[in-house]
Amino acid sequence: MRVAVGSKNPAKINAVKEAFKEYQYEIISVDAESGVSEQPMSDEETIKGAVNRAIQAAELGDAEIGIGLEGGVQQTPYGLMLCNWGALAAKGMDPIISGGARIPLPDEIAQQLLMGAELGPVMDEYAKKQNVRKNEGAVGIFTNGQINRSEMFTHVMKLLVGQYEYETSRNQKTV
Ligand SMILES: O=P(O)(O)OP(=O)(O)OP(=O)(O)OC[C@H]1O[C@@H](n2cnc3c(O)ncnc32)[C@H](O)[C@@H]1O
Repeated sequence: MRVAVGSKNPAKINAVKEAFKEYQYEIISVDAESGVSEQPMSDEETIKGAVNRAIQAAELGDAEIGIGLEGGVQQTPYGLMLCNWGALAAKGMDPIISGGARIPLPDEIAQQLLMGAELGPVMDEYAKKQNVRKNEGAVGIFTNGQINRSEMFTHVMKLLVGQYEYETSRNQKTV
């Protein structure tokens, strides 16, 4: 069985490997398009990006399972929240989705995003580091390293794999 991840970002690929480690699946990564803006600005847009990537990853990778992981932000009365969503696309079932932990972004970061900047470069500038998005992520920086981006996506992945297992075992029982 092959699982195709719709991203070349190591923080995402490692999370997929971790979530499928009990399985003998081949994990490959392909460049899949999210079909949404570079910086998704709502849960809805971020979910759409994750689902698009999952479906396209399965096609491009000729895989039984496609995975899409997407980062974005969502405005709330408590500030601009970091949001992350995942999708799992498998033949014969609707895409499965799951959401990740969320934290509010500091005002100085939120302001830049609301003016059209992308979180990736904004975080590199803020943290004086390169490729924060491929390493600890904004979640890692703002939680003092307690939860890094890969751990956050591993949680999202476990929620996806668990729902997939539940669905497939339920279908087997009803056949
Ligand atoms: O290579 P891909 O898979 O596209 O990964 P990405 O990190 O560049 O892209 P996402 O679609 O997941 O995220 C959308 C934008 O938000 C940025 N972003 C999202 N979460 C982030 C985080 O935790 N830390 C830093 N940047 C983040 C990211 O760099 C993009 O500019």
